Amino acid sequence: MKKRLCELGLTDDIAKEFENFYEDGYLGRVIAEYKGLYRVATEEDDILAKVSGKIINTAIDKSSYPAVGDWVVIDRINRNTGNGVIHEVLNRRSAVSRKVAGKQMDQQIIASNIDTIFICMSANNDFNLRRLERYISIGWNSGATPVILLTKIDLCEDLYRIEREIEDIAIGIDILYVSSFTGKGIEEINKYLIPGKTIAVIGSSGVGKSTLINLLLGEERQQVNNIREDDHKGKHTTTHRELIVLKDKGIIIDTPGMREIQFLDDADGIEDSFHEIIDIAKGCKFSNCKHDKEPGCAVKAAIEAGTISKERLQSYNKLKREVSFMERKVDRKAKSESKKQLILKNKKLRENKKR
Ligand SMILES: Nc1nc2c(ncn2[C@@H]2O[C@H](COP(=O)(O)OP(=O)(O)OP(=O)(O)O)[C@@H](O)[C@H]2O)c(=O)[nH]1
Ligand SMILES: [Zn+2]
Repeated sequence: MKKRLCELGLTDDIAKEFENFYEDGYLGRVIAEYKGLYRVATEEDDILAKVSGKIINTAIDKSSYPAVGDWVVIDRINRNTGNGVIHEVLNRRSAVSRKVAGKQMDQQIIASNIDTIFICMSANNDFNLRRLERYISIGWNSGATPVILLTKIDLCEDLYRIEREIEDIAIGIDILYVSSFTGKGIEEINKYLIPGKTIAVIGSSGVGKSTLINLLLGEERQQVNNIREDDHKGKHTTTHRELIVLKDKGIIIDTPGMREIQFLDDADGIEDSFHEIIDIAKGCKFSNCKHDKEPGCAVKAAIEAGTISKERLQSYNKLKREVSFMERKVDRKAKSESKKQLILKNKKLRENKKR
């Protein structure tokens, strides 16, 4: 088998499937996704590519389009620009997907052909068993093997308690305890970094994913990750690679989608975590009560009566804001709408500054 493709994670199985498409082009792996454009690594080089008309015309939903990690059949159309067309997406051996809010519920593939999923959760105050459970189910559903990475253990005073809690819900899953600050547990992680094997990293914002990935990649990250390339206007832009091949250490997938996955997932989880507030809010005068200055607010009354704490309402509101922010982010229509508002807001800010 070809050397570079093997480094990219090619297996006999995929090579065999590709034999059916031999005449349609080269074999490659999607390493980054931009708006409607994909970066595909092939045996020879990396090619920017669009999808073929056939893929567009036969797409059932978003999941029919290529995603980072996919093996694809790609053909070069223009020798000079090097741009290509993706004709075929080979069967996914595993995939992390999420539901996307839109006109109808749509499936979007965040990353595919993953062997191991590192579920990162920090061992400090952010530790949340229920969220961890949800991540684990994402992990198992993907078809890859989940591994729990408990991060920031230098900040945890009662690791023993957390260990006991996790062991109850994480049956059959390896648990690693790490600190990127002290370097504890990093050696254990290296055991999972195997040439040709693909690892995806998921976890909430701030749990230390970037710090950890940077540590694993060492010097390589800057070199491997940032590539300069020409956009269509001939201007140089620096873009981000989402699938990174490490020397002798396998492949790491670190897509923005992986980072955002938790929010949409938490949308269902808010109700669980704040059920007492939701129960009380049923007594508010207005069904869309924000529990702020509205009259007849049962939640405010409960705070005054001392039934629930002010802090609890604050964290509830914060989480709700985050979720609606993420939902706006994925809903394309709403997205462009908020963008317009953002531009307006910035414009106003600038005008105010001038005064
Ligand atoms: N005490 C401690 N702090 C850490 C550790 N690892 C990361 N941090 C800190 O935690 C904060 C968040 O770390 P990041 O690596 O940016 O977290 P992230 O998960 O990549 O966050 P997003 O990019 O928002 O998804 C930073 O201030 C880090 O310095 C650790 O092992 N111990
Ligand atoms: Zn209210």
